[in-house]
Amino acid sequence: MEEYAKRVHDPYFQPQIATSKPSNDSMSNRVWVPGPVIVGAGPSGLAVAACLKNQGVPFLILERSRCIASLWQIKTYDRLCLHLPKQFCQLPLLPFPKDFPTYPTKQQFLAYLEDYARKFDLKPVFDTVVVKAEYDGGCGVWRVKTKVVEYVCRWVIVATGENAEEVVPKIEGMNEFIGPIVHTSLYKSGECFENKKVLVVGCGNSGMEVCLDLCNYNARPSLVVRDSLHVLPQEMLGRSTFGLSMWLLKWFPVQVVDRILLLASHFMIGDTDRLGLNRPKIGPLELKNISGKTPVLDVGTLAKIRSGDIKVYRGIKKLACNTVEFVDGKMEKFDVIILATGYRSNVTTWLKDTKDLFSEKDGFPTKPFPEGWKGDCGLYAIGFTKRGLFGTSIDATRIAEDIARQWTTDTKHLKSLRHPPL
Ligand SMILES: Cc1cc2nc3c(=O)[nH]c(=O)nc-3n(C[C@H](O)[C@H](O)[C@H](O)COP(=O)(O)OP(=O)(O)OC[C@H]3O[C@@H](n4cnc5c(N)ncnc54)[C@H](O)[C@@H]3O)c2cc1C
Ligand SMILES: NC(=O)C1=CN([C@@H]2O[C@H](COP(=O)(O)OP(=O)(O)OC[C@H]3O[C@@H](n4cnc5c(N)ncnc54)[C@H](OP(=O)(O)O)[C@@H]3O)[C@@H](O)[C@H]2O)C=CC1
Ligand SMILES: O=C(O)C(=O)Cc1c[nH]c2ccccc12
Repeated sequence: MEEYAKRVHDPYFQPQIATSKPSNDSMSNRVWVPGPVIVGAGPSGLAVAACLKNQGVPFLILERSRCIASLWQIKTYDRLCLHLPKQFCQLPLLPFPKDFPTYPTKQQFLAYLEDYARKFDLKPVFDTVVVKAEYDGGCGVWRVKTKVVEYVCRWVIVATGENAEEVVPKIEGMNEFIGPIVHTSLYKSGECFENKKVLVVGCGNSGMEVCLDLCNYNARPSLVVRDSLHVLPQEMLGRSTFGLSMWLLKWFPVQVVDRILLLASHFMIGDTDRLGLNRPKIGPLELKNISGKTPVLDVGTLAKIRSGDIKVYRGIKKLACNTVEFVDGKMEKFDVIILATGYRSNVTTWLKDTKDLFSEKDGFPTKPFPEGWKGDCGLYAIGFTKRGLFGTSIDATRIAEDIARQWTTDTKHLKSLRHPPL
């Protein structure tokens, strides 16, 4: 069995590699993969695959849906644009086209990703859910199981994302509410909500932008804000707030940069506490570092709250037939509820041997950024930095270099075994 483990990454050994879904439905399918198996074909899976290709390391990408970047293709709303400038969102080895705007639209970002996959000839195996991955210590290999095939490999790269599953909170009376209750992952636009009273639960970037979209389609949105949050203007002094923050962080400690950001925000958007959006005690960048909570970048929602087009409520107590009771005792009728309650990782549901890389609690790396990309026994994580696509690019380069080093050493070793020096 030791021999198996070695042959898995032997470049001269041609194993049966699945490039499409196997027709045979029996579980006897076992496929050797000479390089890493990458789980997930979102931006992270594609980025690390491109970097591996660049280093000459083969790989196999497994994707549960039928397309690349399924989060962006299927689960996002129409008006979505990247909210950080394009230079912070491009993947390694291929810059965005020059004619793209500073904040590319969802369609432009998707076109870029399609182009990326084409350029690096990345062909994921679609419609393939990884249901289990475990380390076989005896053979020194990973066994990555889908419903019909077991892939055996030396390296596993987890690229299933921070947003793999929707968070749907349990709210008292949820079953009694007669109107639709939908998660933002199903929301496309406010078109079908004209004149409807819509309650948006959660005020991250999704909840805030969905409220604005609803206003633009003449719906009547209200927003549930249960906790404190930072709202920052998307741009300051003609520069992106994110870009400005990165630049300031080169010179000043995070607390000082936070003070500058808060001062400028106060000057530009006023006191958000007065709108029912209380600021946390910790500054926006420090909070992002500590907890991963992303500051909301305002794209016009605050003005609608200020004008009274969007009402703010503190928290939901319970739902009934067509009413919502809030924690402060207020009652209000609503036609629809949209849950902008975010996402979670699904790693703990299928990765049976986390090798201490991932926490059993939330399926995120146990070590904070910039650690947390490499575990033991050939396990890697990409796209779990809570730093968006910027974090993905950093992970991709590191992982590909690390695996390429092992790949080259092993290949040299195998060659010398085959052709012993005279
Ligand atoms: C609405 C929205 C807007 C965003 N905007 C920005 C932005 O402007 N800038 C930014 O930097 N970040 C943004 N993000 C963060 C987002 O996480 C990244 O843009 C990016 O999608 C992360 O890529 P990923 O490949 O790590 O994860 P994903 O894009 O989620 O891809 C993971 C892939 O893994 C697949 N998968 C999951 N489980 C399995 C399994 N068990 N087996 C097989 N396949 C599986 C999924 O189907 C998916 O295709 C946004 C997120 C959302 C939700
Ligand atoms: N490019 C862009 O323009 C956009 C980017 N994004 C990104 O996508 C990712 C996901 O964002 P998003 O979907 O907004 O998710 P988030 O996790 O960022 O936000 C979820 C919100 O829901 C609240 N919440 C959760 N459960 C409840 C509940 N039971 N009652 C009331 N409130 C609740 C949370 O509050 P609490 O803090 O109290 O837990 C939080 O404010 C983020 O990284 C975000 O930056 C999203 C949209 C647009
Ligand atoms: O989109 C996200 O959630 C990200 O993690 C990227 C991001 C958006 N705004 C930020 C502010 C500080 C650090 C990262 C981000």
